[in-house]
Amino acid sequence: MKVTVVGAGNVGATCADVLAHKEIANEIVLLDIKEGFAEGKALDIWETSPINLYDSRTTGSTNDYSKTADSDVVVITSGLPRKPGMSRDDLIATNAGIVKSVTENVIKYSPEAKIIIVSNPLDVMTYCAYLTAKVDPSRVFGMAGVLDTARYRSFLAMELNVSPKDIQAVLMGGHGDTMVPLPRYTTVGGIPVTELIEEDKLNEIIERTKFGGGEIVKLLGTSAWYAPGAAAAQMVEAIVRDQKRIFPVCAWLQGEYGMDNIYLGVPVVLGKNGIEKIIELDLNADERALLEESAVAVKGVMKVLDDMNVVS
Ligand SMILES: NC(=O)c1ccc[n+]([C@@H]2O[C@H](COP(=O)([O-])OP(=O)(O)OC[C@H]3O[C@@H](n4cnc5c(N)ncnc54)[C@H](O)[C@@H]3O)[C@@H](O)[C@H]2O)c1
Ligand SMILES: O=C(O)C[C@H](O)C(=O)O
Repeated sequence: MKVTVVGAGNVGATCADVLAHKEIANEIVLLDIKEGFAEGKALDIWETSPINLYDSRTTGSTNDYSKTADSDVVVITSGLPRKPGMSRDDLIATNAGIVKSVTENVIKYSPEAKIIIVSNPLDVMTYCAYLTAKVDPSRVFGMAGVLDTARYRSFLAMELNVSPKDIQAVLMGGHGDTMVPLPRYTTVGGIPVTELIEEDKLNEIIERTKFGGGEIVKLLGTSAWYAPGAAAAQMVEAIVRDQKRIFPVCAWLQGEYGMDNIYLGVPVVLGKNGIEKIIELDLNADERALLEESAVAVKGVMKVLDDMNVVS
C-alpha cells in the first residue's frame, strides 16, 4: 500500500511517522513545497526504523507529484496553522488556494486515491478538495471527529481516572466551536457516562472539548500536531486494512440528517472504499438543534469559499 502525506510540517510529519512506525503502509511519501523539507523529515523518520524495528519506507519530495503516483490514500495537511487570537476560519484565504492546487496534483497522479483533508478550516477545505477533485464524495473526506472525540475521551479518562481505551464516544458537527459532543452516546466500559459523572462536570468537559484546539494554540503559539497526526493515521489504517471502523468523519451529506450539500462531521463506516456508509443516529430535539446550529456555521464559511471563486 502506498500513502502520500502532503505537507511535511508538524501534522504531516507526525502522521507519516505514525504510519511508518505502525507499518500501516509499506510505502509512505511525504511532500512539501519547501525545498528539501520533506526529504529531511522523511530521512529522519526512516532513520528511526532500526530503533523502532519496522520496515515501512518513508521518502520525501519537494513538490514533485510524480513521486506520489498511484497512492492508495493521500492525506492533505498543507496550509497555515492558526496563531493565538485567530479562528480556524481566518485561514480560509490562504489555505483554499493551497488545498485547491494540491488536490489538482494529487488527483492527476493518483486518480483512484481516497483523500483525507486535515487543513483548516476543515469542513470547508474538505468541500474545496471535493469541488476540485470532482470524484465521488465517498473518496474525499475530512479528519476532525477522530481528533475531537480523542480529546473528549482523554478528558473523561482523566476525570474518571480510568483507561481511555474503555471510553467510546460520538461527536458530530463542524470542526469548530459549534461541534456537538453527544453524552447520550458516550459510554465507559459499556456504562452510560451519565451514570458515572455529575452533569456539571460533564458539561465542563464538553466545553473544554469544543475549545480543545484553541487550548493548545494558546499554550504553544501554533496548533496541535501529535493527536491530529495520529488521528489522520488512524483513518488511513481503517482504509488500507479495510477495517470498517466507525469514526466521526467530515462527510458530504445528501439528505442524511435532513441536510443537503454540506460537509459535516457524522459517524461513518470507513473501509477500503473510503466512506462506505453514513450512520444516521436518532437524535433528540436538543441534539438536532445543536447539529443544525453547527451546520449553519459551516454553511456560512462554505459560502465564503463559493464567493471567493477559487474553485470553478
Ligand atoms: N483537522 C484538524 O483537526 C487539524 C488539526 C491540526 C492542524 N490542522 C491544520 O493542518 C494544517 C497544517 O498544520 P501544521 O501544524 O502541520 O502546519 P505547519 O506549518 O507545521 O505545516 C504546514 C506545511 O504545509 C506546507 N505547505 C504550504 N503550502 C504548500 C503547498 N502548496 N504544497 C505542499 N506543502 C505546502 C508548508 O511548507 C508546511 O511545511 C493547518 O491548516 C492546521 O490548521 C487541522
Ligand atoms: O485548533 C486548530 O487550529 C488546529 C486543529 O483544528 C485542532 O483542533 O487542533
